[in-house]
Amino acid sequence: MHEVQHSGRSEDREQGRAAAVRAEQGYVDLLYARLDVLRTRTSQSLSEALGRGGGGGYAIRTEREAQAHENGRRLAQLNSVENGLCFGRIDAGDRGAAAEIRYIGRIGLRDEDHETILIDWRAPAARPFYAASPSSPEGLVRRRHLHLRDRTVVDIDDEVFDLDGLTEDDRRHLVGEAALLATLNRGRTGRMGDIVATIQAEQDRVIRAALAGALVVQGGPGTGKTVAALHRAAYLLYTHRRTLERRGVLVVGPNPTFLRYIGRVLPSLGETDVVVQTVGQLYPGVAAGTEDAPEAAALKGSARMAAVVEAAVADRQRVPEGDLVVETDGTELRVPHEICRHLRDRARELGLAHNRARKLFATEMLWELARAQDEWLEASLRDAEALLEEAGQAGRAGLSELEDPDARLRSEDDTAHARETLWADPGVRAAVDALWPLLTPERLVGDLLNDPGRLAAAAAGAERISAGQGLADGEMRLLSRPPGAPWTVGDVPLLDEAAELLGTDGGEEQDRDREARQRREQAELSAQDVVEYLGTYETGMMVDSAALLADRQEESSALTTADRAAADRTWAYGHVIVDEAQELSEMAWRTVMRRVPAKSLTVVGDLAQTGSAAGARSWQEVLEPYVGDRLHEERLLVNYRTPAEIMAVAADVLAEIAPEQQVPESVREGGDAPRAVRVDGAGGLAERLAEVVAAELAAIGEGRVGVLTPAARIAAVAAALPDAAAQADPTALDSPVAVLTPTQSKGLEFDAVVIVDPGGILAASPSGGRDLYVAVTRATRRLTVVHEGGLPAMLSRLGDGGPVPAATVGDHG
Ligand SMILES: Nc1ncnc2c1ncn2[C@@H]1O[C@H](COP(=O)(O)OP(=O)(O)OP(=O)(O)O)[C@@H](O)[C@H]1O
Repeated sequence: MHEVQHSGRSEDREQGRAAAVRAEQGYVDLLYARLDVLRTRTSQSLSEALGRGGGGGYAIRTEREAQAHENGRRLAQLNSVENGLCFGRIDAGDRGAAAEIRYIGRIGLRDEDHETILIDWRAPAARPFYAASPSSPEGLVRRRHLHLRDRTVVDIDDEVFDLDGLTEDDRRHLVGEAALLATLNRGRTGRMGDIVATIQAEQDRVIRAALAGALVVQGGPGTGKTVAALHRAAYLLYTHRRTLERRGVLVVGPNPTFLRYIGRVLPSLGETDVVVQTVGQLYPGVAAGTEDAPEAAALKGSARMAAVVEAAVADRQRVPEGDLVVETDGTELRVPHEICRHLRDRARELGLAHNRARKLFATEMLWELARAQDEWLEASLRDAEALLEEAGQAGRAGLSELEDPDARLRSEDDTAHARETLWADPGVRAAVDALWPLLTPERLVGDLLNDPGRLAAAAAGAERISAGQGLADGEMRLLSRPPGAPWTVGDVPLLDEAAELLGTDGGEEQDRDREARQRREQAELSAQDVVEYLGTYETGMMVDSAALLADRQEESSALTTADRAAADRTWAYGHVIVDEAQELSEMAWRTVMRRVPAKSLTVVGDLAQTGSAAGARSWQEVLEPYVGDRLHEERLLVNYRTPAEIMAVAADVLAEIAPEQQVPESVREGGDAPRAVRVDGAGGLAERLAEVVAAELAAIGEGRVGVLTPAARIAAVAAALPDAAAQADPTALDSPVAVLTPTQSKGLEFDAVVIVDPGGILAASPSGGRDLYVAVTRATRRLTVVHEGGLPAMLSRLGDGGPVPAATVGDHG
């Protein structure tokens, strides 16, 4: 694409620009006026729906709730588009004919006559705005970007594909300034923004790819994988709203800080009904934040653990050493060992989940116990008869049945009743539980990891299920942990695996209570959202509090799809997006894939950034078992984050750690030269670091500094920077300076990055080189490496303590 320079005097040019801006302002005013009208109307409809109270029959109430829900959603959407409502215009048409002008914005708008006045960026008609290029202009003569501050047009930006297609007047009014670069040069706020105005053609292909199958987006750092994936979610919800509103969309990200970083993008696009979770949150009711040590994480993430969990379940389905002997009412009931084995095998053969199969096992075992009781009773009665006979009192009423030696003493009903009585006996229940207990996933996995005996039994069982799936002694030690230890991220897929194998025993009161509690919590949360957005545009409706609204929602179960999906482990999403997907272990993939039976997925990541020992080395290898050949890969090759000078340093690191991977080409260059600062002696680091960070803050003005250092040095570095946010807490990004490990910084970006102790990062784990690559590529403007002793060889481009000249990307020298 080329930018058009003005001919003529600069005065003319300014006048032309001013006239064009005025003309666009007129149109933009019309759009906002329309938006205001729609807001008022929607707000009134919502007031009416909520104000009508809870009366009426079920159908009326349900309809009213649905209306309120729809109006609420629409109002939230109308409110979310206030900033930058319209950002583009395309002029299409054949040479000579008048151009057809379309305006592109965050939502679609029609006027009172139902004429389209603004096209939603996701609509097919908006596509040329993103896809047009000089070699393939898609019928456009011009693409115009509109820059708005609040409701005022402050600038416009033109790219012309067919100069001859413009009128003389239009040509005089052309203005050129790269919209993209203007956006990229802005200081960072700690929260990712949307890019609807500047989506690039290669990203547009990703965003608008078909819903079915698995789309893999492989791209180097800063190529817009995350931002494109989020826009894709918004696009899919717009294009396939009927399916996806019902089934929901799940976005999986690496950690809570990252989720907070990206948390504003979808709401700013008017989409609030998407579930966004880390792997540690995928199992409802457990919020795992702690990571295992790398070796344990690798083992827990390995697919071998599926066999271990399976064997752990099988190990809870037992046969007694000898006969089963149960004491009840002073009587000893006995079920022979062989029968116990037979009952267990039969229950297993059903192929049901453990807790369901338990019902059958328990029922049959009670029959056996009741039979044993019958036999004991009969024996007792016969003994009594013999005694009576001896005493010459045979034929007494009530014992006449004994005249037929084969007659049953007790009817079927008696036996059924006996089973109930037996089941009520704690001794009997304990005996059944010991052989086939009702288990929760938490108990199964907890017992497995806390109890070396159980772990050894499961390991042996896994080896029997499939040779090579067992665990060596050292591996068992890696997995063992004290009772009461918090759940780790690596435990979550184990819990999910266990839940799959255990199932529920159906109709448990506990389940119902838990569900009701979760529903209530979710209702309150979503009601809070409603109250928040009504805060701005409320029109005098009666909303006392989130609790009141929650009551209403709960009553009508008008929970959003996202609320219900997030609370339900067995929910089948319509589409799942996995970000930083290279970090997911085999076990985590099993969990994710259970959430999306239709296997409609967007998987974004960068194999060169894999830090986790359990993570991916090849997309084919990871995904093929689930999606077969329904796998489509797109590559993003342009880096929108990191300037060329810093990417040259990253390229050196990449050449060492993953020479087969391509360095993305930076869209920007000419930034500040990256530098190394050497510190010496005790106390040197603390003193110099504070200076370095202060200098970086001064250099970037408004913006964020990320100080990235190995885990072992976090405390010392934080002590040297008392004003910095130094926890991997999601709010760390609100602070001008955040101290993080490279792993915690994955997916994030900062105006200035200060890497402290690069040698320590390299030495901290087997994937230290990849972590250093991640750290270097977090910078949008400036990079400083603070080191003691020599610089690692792969950073030698930085010299040893002084600023270095800029170099071109791809030069690995
Ligand atoms: N078309 C675009 N217009 C404006 N900004 C963009 C565009 N594409 C990407 N960016 C910006 O570039 C930066 C990097 O994008 P993003 O975080 O999505 O990259 P990524 O590929 O996920 O990176 P990483 O692998 O390092 O996590 C973000 O600030 C994003 O907003």
